[in-house]
Amino acid sequence: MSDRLLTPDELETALRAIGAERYHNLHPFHRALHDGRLSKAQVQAWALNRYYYQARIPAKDATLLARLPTAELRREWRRRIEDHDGTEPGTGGVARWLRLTDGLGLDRDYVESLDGLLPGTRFAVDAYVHFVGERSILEAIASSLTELFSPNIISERVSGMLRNYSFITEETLAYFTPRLTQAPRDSDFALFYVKEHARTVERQQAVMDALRFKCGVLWSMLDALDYAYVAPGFVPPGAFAPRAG
Ligand SMILES: O=C(O)c1cc(C(=O)O)c2c(n1)C(=O)C(=O)c1cc(C(=O)O)[nH]c1-2
Repeated sequence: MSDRLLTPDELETALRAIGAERYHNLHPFHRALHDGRLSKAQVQAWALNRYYYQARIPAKDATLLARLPTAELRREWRRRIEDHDGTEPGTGGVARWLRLTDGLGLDRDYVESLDGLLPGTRFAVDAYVHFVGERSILEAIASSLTELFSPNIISERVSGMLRNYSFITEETLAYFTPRLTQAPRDSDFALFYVKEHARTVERQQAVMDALRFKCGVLWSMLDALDYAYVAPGFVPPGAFAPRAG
């Protein structure tokens, strides 16, 4: 690891290298999801667990919003909450995610109850929300930078899933379409902020560690799914069991 001060552009290059090495597009569960190697029940397990991530993202952003020092920053950040929660009932990313779980045949009350969640999903997502509440604002903003890499994985996921699963339609995957414009807008801002504010070696290292941490959150969510629903296939007691869902 470099311990000299990087220029802002070198910092960006280093951050992109972290994504190239650690982003969850490289996880075997993701490859299997895109390549059509999962059963419908395994895709249901993915959507049900990922619901918790989607549902907690606005809480994560609200936690950060409350800590931001200027109206300008808060205006920028509050848009994220509107993107996820919508501006009226039935709109926004979380509601669109529920249309995906509906389309997969999962009961909405069951999904929203979180009863079927894997413990690993809960711990990973909660760790992200806590990180954003407890670390510096710079680290909290940097932890959102995985979104620099999400448009690629989203395009790959949507085309792969449409091609490979008869039970998936464009409508089921409608969650992802707005993300293709929202994620670059959000990550451009976060990247600009981080490049402006990480001007010491320590701050640059903290920013890189925050991105590594976040890659670990996403990775461990897929580890939990893989262990429970692919191999060895030990579903934790009480978690979504394909026939009970
Ligand atoms: O589909 C994906 O692979 C993916 C990845 C990420 C990410 O990299 O954190 C996000 C999302 N989707 C997403 O839909 C989303 O709303 C989102 C918010 C955030 C964040 O950290 O604030 N990441 C992501």
